[in-house]
Amino acid sequence: LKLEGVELIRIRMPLVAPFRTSFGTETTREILLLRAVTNGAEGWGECVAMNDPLYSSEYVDGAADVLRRFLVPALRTGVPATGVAPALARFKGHRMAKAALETAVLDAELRAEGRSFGRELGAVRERVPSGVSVGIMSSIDALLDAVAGYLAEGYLRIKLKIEPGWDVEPVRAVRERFGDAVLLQVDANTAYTVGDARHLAKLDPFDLLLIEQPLDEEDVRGHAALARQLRTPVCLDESIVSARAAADAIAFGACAIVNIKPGRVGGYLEARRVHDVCAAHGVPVWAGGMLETGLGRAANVALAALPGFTLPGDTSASGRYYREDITEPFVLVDGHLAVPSGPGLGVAPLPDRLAEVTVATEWIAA
Ligand SMILES: CSCC[C@@H](NC(=O)CCC(=O)O)C(=O)O
Ligand SMILES: [Mg+2]
Repeated sequence: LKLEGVELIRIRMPLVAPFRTSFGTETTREILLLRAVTNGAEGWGECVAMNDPLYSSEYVDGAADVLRRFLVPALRTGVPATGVAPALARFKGHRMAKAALETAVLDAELRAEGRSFGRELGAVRERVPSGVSVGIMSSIDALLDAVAGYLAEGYLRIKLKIEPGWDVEPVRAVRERFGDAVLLQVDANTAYTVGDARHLAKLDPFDLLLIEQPLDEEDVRGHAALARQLRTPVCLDESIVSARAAADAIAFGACAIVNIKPGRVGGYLEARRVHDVCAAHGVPVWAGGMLETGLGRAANVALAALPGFTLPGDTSASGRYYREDITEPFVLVDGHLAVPSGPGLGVAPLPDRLAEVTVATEWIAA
């Protein structure tokens, strides 16, 4: 396939409710979509970078700039999807921008060949169990109401955002209200230090599936030390930026479980390599989320259907975040989402809906 160019489409999607984490509160997602135009088909990619560099170093304006000046021009010679990462390797970092571009090229290639993302990645299931991520709330009562609502919708696993001052009590309250059978885990988004080990050990009695990224993303040694002091399994998110990082973290005993986010690791092909490394070490993985629209959601659901994804992921229904998605919405059925089976991502933006949320577009010739 010859890449003719990429259209950058910036959209603005208000969230159905503020989503608060240890690093800030999201009320509206500004998202960069990529539409790759090739001589065969067009393909879609979604950049998961947030507006501000708070989850990682990437942010929307930076992703647009690196795509415009470096990444799209680097594909001028025309490469297959498997050649995108090698062609971009000389540019350091910018994994979320690279992931969006690789995804758009891969989607175009698969649509042209009539093959689905799931089939390409090695999906073994036709539906995946859905978990839900619950933000930090203004009160324990508000939290319990939110969790009750999600359980009523059928979500099979609850993840609570935590931070110092909002951790043991919310977990205790959810356990006391909803019982021991509910699959429950927490995500600190790097908010603690290894000196908090004794405090975090107070979570051990609540039989959590895992504690996600308690420490700084670069503190592999600290996570290994913490893991030796907790009964709750340590899961890493921000730290795992590649298959190599996964192998290192596992070798150092820094994690027992891995959250896989294709944008964080540079694309779905690298995400499969992270899955393969974890599977080789018997480390369970699950699909993380970055509040994607139906485009990124479709790809994440396909990835979550790989054999090593043995824990429910943050693959929620579209309605968890958006009143109206830009694609046909993903809807929970018996706590699961169906893996799209059409060519490529299997979904595409609905033109009228996309136009409603588009705030800027820019054509970049390859
Ligand atoms: C704005 S917070 C995004 C990162 C966060 N993502 C979630 O909590 C899940 C979001 C989702 O359901 O897409 C994480 O660290 O895992
Ligand atoms: Mg996380």
